[in-house]
Amino acid sequence: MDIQPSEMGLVARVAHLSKRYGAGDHGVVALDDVSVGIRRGQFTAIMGPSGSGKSTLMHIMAGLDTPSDGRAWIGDDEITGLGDVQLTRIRRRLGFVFQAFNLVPTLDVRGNILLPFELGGVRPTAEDERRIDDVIAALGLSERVSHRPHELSGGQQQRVAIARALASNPSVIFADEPTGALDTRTGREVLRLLRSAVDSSGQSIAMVTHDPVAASHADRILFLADGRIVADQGAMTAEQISAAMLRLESGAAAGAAASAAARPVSTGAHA
Ligand SMILES: Nc1ncnc2c1ncn2[C@@H]1O[C@H](COP(=O)(O)OP(=O)(O)OP(=O)(O)O)[C@@H](O)[C@H]1O
Repeated sequence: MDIQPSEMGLVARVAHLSKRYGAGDHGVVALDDVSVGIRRGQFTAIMGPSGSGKSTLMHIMAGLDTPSDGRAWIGDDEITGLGDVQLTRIRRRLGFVFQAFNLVPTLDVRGNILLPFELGGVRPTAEDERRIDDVIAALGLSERVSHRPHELSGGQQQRVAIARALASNPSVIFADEPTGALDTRTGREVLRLLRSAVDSSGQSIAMVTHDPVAASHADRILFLADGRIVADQGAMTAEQISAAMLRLESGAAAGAAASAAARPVSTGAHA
């Protein structure tokens, strides 16, 4: 019998994943035989040049898109081939933070944070309420619970999106360029909040980013180039990440990120 992803300490996993758009000469290979797992209790950054397949990988991992080939799991549940109803149920176990915040304009802060419960037809338990109050306080939103999104700054709106993602105690949070629409200082605050969710409550996070400073908050960095994972590294400084990205963008894909980081590529870590 196969070893389950959870036994490998993984909250999400893909194996031999490929994604092609279109066919023939006009076809694009967005992902090419990618196998990787997201580890429990870690902050994982997914980096790579524009068009390298980062968003496609994250969207397939999170059940928001389907692969052309290969398999994907959330926890021990294989999501490849599931229908919409089952996928929706599995996605409720996940948290999402997007560049564009994706808040509902007609709901106040508390309403937005409780939205996953509303959509799932689930009444928050006393424990859920306690956790939500703690998250609201920790994210500095206590004074804002009855404000609507248009009454908040971009940084505050992203904090609401993070609070919403944390509210349901998800097995993993998928974040796609969460600081992309924020100024530098506000972006750093958001990254510190994500980091502290990992450090204080063992949250697992997978974050797509272009920003070397954002990726320097991660425990692990996966580098993609041309739809493949070309390096799998532990924590790196922003300078090391910038150097690795420069080398990738200049086309020296395989091993480039590793040599910039002055560490061996740990391909064995791919689960
Ligand atoms: N719906 C689609 N139809 C056709 N091609 C697509 C589609 N979505 C993505 N692609 C192509 O797949 C490749 C990977 O795209 P993806 O968005 O995953 O890259 P990315 O690394 O996230 O890029 P960026 O950093 O610019 O957002 C690109 O060449 C892109 O043009």
